[in-house]
Amino acid sequence: MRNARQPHRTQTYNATVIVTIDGVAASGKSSVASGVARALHVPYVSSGLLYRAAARAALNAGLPLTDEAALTAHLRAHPLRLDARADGNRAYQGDTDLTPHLHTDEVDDAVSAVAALPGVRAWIDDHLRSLPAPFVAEGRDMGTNVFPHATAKFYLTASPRVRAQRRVNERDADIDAIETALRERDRRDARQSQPAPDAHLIDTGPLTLQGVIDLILQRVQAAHA
Ligand SMILES: Nc1ncnc2c1ncn2[C@@H]1O[C@H](COP(=O)(O)OP(=O)(O)OP(=O)(O)O)[C@@H](O)[C@H]1O
Ligand SMILES: Nc1ccn([C@@H]2O[C@H](COP(=O)(O)O)[C@@H](O)[C@H]2O)c(=O)n1
Repeated sequence: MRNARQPHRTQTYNATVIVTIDGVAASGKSSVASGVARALHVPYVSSGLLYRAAARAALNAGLPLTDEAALTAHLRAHPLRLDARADGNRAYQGDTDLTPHLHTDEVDDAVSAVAALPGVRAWIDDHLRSLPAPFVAEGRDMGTNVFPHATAKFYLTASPRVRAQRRVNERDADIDAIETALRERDRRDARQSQPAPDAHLIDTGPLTLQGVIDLILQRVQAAHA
């Protein structure tokens, strides 16, 4: 058992520790998960990057985004691979690094349709569960479906307007268009985006990025006290 006076940064986490951070689009999952993972000296796993890679692969192959049989066959024949590190994730298909092409409006528009396919979700879930713990996993259903026995679970929220304000600096689009797109993605993702009953809900609107990270680290430490 950890000495309660030992700060988290020297804490060594056993191989079973998984922290999940779920939330809606642009709620801060990737930035928060990366900061928490760095502080805990463990990798962070971006499930969203795998779904984006699946959508990119479908677009590249010219496959219909709703053709589950074709998409799952394509993933089996040309598997994706997530390289999960504390400083960031990269998604590969074979030797091709898809990462630079995954945060685009085209992928944003395509990914929810691909993510709605049970066969694609099952393929990605299997890949995620094959990754060696400990890690911080972020997405929509990490704490509900993929890692229901996670050590600590968090669910991030913020208003669509706040999330659009945060995203406007990253995309060449006006804030109203970004907010509309976020609301639409929230609607399309609703099925897999419900918080786990045992997740800590965090409204990130009033908090800085570091404030959210610190709050999560305090709660992870408490779970190990
Ligand atoms: N609490 C916060 N306060 C201010 N800015 C934040 C906060 N959390 C995240 N951000 C910023 O908001 C932007 C979106 O964050 P991030 O990309 O981590 O969200 P996300 O939930 O992973 O998005 P997506 O679901 O689209 O992948 C980033 O520029 C990030 O630095
Ligand atoms: N666990 C997850 C993660 C993501 N998705 C789908 O992927 C899209 C992109 O995710 P980001 O975290 O990069 O925004 C997201 O909009 C979902 O459609 C998912 O279904 N489950």
